[in-house]
Amino acid sequence: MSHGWGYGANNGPEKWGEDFPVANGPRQSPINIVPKEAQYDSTLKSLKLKYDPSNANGILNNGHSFQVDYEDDANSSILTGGPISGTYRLKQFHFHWGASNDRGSEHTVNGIKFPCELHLVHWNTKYPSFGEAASQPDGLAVVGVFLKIGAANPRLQKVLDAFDSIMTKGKQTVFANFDPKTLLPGSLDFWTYDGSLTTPPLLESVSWIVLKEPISVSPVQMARFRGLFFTGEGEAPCCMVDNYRPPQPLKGRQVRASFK
Ligand SMILES: O=C1NC(=O)[C@@H](c2ccccc2)S1
Ligand SMILES: [Zn+2]
Repeated sequence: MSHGWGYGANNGPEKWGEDFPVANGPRQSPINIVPKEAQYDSTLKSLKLKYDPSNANGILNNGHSFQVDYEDDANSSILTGGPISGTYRLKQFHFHWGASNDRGSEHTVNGIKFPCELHLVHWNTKYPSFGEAASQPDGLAVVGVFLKIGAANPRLQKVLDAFDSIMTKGKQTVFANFDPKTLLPGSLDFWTYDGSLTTPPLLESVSWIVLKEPISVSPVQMARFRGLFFTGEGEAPCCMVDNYRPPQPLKGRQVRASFK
């Protein structure tokens, strides 16, 4: 790919291996989760998410998705428990979604695609920074949450209301006082496996924690995600849709379940 990576025919997931050979590595993400093949592991601890809403620090259209960034210079918004040991700090959350409601998630369940998937990205505080952690096999932990078409989700409203200020690549605006815990479903039952970033550089540093229970999103709310643009202001507009990597080979990995 002579130009930057993206999700188009010429720079999309099928081409990423040209610049990022780890794309064909042994622990790539996402994957198709087959619940019947996941092994219940009674030693998995319950997930502990403790977030300080005041750590929210802006919302940005990064040209691939949009992300809400968090202050991560203290252990005030952290993930512990689950499959991980130690303390992981929340760095940002973002979403992946489709051009229509039949696709959009990165992980699939029994081959089923959801219209959208939320990722909460955390890094291991045994390393000095996110950048350092991202290159370590136990450096990152991402909590994935499926969004399923249903009733409008009032918890998404504050995020949706910021979209008018971040329509094009590089635009950012203030986004303060938001607790991402409000985006989580009632159950914290999860599947977990060792994987990677789902975008370049595709580093194999992620402990994936995918929640079994989806949260709801309405068709109207999904249409608003699709109103964002991959492209920058003044460029030929390209709608921000289908910003998901398809499932990758499991290559012998075990998927564990925190529930029976
Ligand atoms: O879960 C993931 N989703 C993404 O877009 C990837 C990523 C890449 C860099 C930073 C944060 C996240 S990893
Ligand atoms: Zn993601």
